[in-house]
Amino acid sequence: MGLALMTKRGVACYQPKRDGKLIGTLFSLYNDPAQEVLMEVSAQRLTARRGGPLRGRIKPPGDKSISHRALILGLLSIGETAIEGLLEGDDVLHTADVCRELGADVVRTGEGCWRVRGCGVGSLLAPRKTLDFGNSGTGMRLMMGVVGGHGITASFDGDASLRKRPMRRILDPLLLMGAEVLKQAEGGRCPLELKGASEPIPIEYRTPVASAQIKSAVLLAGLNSPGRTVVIEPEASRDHTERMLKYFGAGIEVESFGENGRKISLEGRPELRPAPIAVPGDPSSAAFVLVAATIVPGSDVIIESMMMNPLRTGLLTTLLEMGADVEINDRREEGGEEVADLRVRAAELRGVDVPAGRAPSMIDEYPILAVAAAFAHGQTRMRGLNELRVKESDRLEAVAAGLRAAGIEPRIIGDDLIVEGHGGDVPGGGLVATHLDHRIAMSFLCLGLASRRPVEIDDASMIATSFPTFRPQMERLGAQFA
Ligand SMILES: O=C(O)C1=C[C@@H](OP(=O)(O)O)[C@@H](O)[C@H](O)C1
Ligand SMILES: C=C(OP(=O)(O)O)C(=O)O
Repeated sequence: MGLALMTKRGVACYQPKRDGKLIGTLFSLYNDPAQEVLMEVSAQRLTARRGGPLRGRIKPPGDKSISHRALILGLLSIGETAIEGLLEGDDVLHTADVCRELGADVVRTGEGCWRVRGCGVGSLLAPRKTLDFGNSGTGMRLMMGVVGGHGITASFDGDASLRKRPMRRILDPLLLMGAEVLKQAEGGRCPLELKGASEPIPIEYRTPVASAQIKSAVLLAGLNSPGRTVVIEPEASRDHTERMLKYFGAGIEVESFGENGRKISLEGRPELRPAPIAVPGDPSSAAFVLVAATIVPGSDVIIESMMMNPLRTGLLTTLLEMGADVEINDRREEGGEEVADLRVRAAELRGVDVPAGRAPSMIDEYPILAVAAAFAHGQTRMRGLNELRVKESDRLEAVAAGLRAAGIEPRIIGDDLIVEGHGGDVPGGGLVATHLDHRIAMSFLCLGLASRRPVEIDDASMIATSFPTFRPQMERLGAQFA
């Protein structure tokens, strides 16, 4: 999204860059040559306040994980992949740009409708510029896998949040496959430069944590390997890469491994055949509506076409245990995933103990679950949240600080977050620091819709990474933001 400003010296046309800075071109009134100017933009503060009940229907945006993968598999197929319902959030738009840089023809043909004409496994172009992923861990890590398995060299970078996130977890297996790291920031972080292996060595890799990003990076690198790549995960993480690879014709087998794990085996060098993709509604975005409708008294909302993949529905399971009033209607298949319409009515919640084993199926939903826990009667303990420390922010600390700002006293013991619920009566009233993290921003806006006093967040701009229509869609249900 651009911005044009009339200044004393001319018209400045700005494009967003990283961290609240805009880079722009000044078209001078005085015939000077156009010049690049940098401008600090004040963060977008936003306040949520309690109003009437939330009512109506809402269709969550396309799933972010599937949107990234649809573009990437489009790049790796020969022919045209048609995508409907693509999430047009900043994270995914960065992935689309990177696919273009690696040789794909990527065109938007209508709202959420995109066409990707790919180059095929083994035939990517070397990028001419740094691959910029903005705020997106998924985009960067999956593309590191793609580049790591192709004989091309690429530089990877992102915003201040992404520059703090660990990339060694991706580099480790890629090095085993023959890739080389030419440059890296301290601790294997970006900006980094990676030289991919032109003939990646097939490996068997055990992921050290349940992470779909690590698993996917290894599988995507393995696509161009002359043998069989195997990934073993201790606990099953979201399986969109495996499902989509199969759908595009790759030879891939998934077996259970141990109690909750999986073993995935992929035959290298398949010819991926493009196939049409309909992206289902993102349960991680629907999560905000689900909790807001539960905690705002009198609410009655229908969430349409939410993806019900069991590796993504941990929040729904937990809210039902807490006493949420959610009817699951019209379960059906759309685009290879099960979806359903959810009717959510306001309800009194009770605190629960959330087992660590559930974390992979709701990893991005803990900030909003913590908000639900603040409105519950009794204690909620969320166990095993170590991975929250390496998301867009340290989410464990950011959630605890946000709750404190809103008058709740959480505790962090080891990797567990403990919230003593205030029933329906949460004080609110603070200013919440969002640390370039969209999920922190949306979670505390939802808290402010039901707390006694309004809640202000310091920056709403990052919401555009995953749920660009959050504000207007929530306002249509009756949410009060200013
Ligand atoms: O593969 C994916 O699309 C994602 C995997 C998860 O990360 P991890 O793999 O680090 O758990 C999740 O937090 C992220 O939002 C999306
Ligand atoms: C962790 C998230 O995304 P990513 O890792 O892609 O930045 C998220 O969307 O909550």
